[in-house]
Amino acid sequence: MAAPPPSSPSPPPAAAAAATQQTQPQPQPQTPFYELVKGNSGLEKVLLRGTRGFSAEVYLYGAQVTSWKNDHAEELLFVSSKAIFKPPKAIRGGIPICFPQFGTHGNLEQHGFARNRLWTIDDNPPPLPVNPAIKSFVDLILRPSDEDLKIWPHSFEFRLRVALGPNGDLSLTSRIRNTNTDGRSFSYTFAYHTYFSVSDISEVRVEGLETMDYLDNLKGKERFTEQGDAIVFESEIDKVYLAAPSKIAIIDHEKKRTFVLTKEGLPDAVVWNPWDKKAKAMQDFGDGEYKHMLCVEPAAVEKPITLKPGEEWKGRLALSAVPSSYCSGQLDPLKVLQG
Ligand SMILES: O=P(O)(O)OC[C@H]1O[C@H](O)[C@H](O)[C@@H](O)[C@@H]1O
Repeated sequence: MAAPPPSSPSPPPAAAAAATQQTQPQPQPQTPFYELVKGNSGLEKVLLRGTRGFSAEVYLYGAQVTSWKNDHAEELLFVSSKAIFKPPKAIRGGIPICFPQFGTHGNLEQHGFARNRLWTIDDNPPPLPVNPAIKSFVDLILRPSDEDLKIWPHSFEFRLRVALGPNGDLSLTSRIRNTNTDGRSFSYTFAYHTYFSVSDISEVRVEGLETMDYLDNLKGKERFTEQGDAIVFESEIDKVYLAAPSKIAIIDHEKKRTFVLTKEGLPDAVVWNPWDKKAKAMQDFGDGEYKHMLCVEPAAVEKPITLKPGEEWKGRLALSAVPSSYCSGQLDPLKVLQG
């Protein structure tokens, strides 16, 4: 797809229209990095189209990625068939952003408010070093409203860039800046609550978290150490792995696909599957859908991040999906994680 270099973002539609009317000869319309369309319930979403048919979708509501497809148009993220696309409910699936609080680690609503606020497109973000091969991306921004300031009394700018790489890799880069003018620092916890689509949860294993310490949310956040081999799934799981490695692999034996998740600035990794009982209790989740999803969520939970006024934090997640022929031990997980 022809596109301008990443340093010159596409003009907003109104500016582009005005330019077309005034100038002679008429400028060639730029191919934007993205397209803005109406999604479910009339909510706006951004379409990112990469080479060879790779694509992604991001709702302005929650700045939530709800689709990431490979070059065979296969959906790689899970979104529930019962997901509700209506504020104030967060969309069930894709990549919700948990900020300024993960889970119940604080006094705010579960997972904070960023996932159920309307973000806007940021057409003039501060420069961010990018791979020049990336032609399809969008920048979104969230600033607190007066109502938000009542529940979390801190001024911030949260910029999110969602980018689709030339090989179909999806990356999310968050930049959070403390813009308090009263000299106060603030602290927050954070997660990219990524829902992966899997063939069958019983066919999946996660490599990279073995021997890690974790807090078990099903046991009052008590601390344990993971034993043995890779993680497999036979019942509900809700664990916060602490100081997890920067690469984690999710191996789907049946699909012969491995997701490789690379994280920066996010020490922890949450692993969640609600299993059958909790699935039934969630109104926006199908009874049997727990079999076809797994959340692995790069996060900063155990040690909140603190920013002084003027300071900025960056947290990045990169996802790739690679074919794997793992059936009975042929794949060396270390090669996936270190290769
Ligand atoms: O239902 P939600 O608020 O979206 O939360 C869904 C899940 O998110 C995380 O993975 C937490 O660790 C779980 O405890 C929680 O149940």
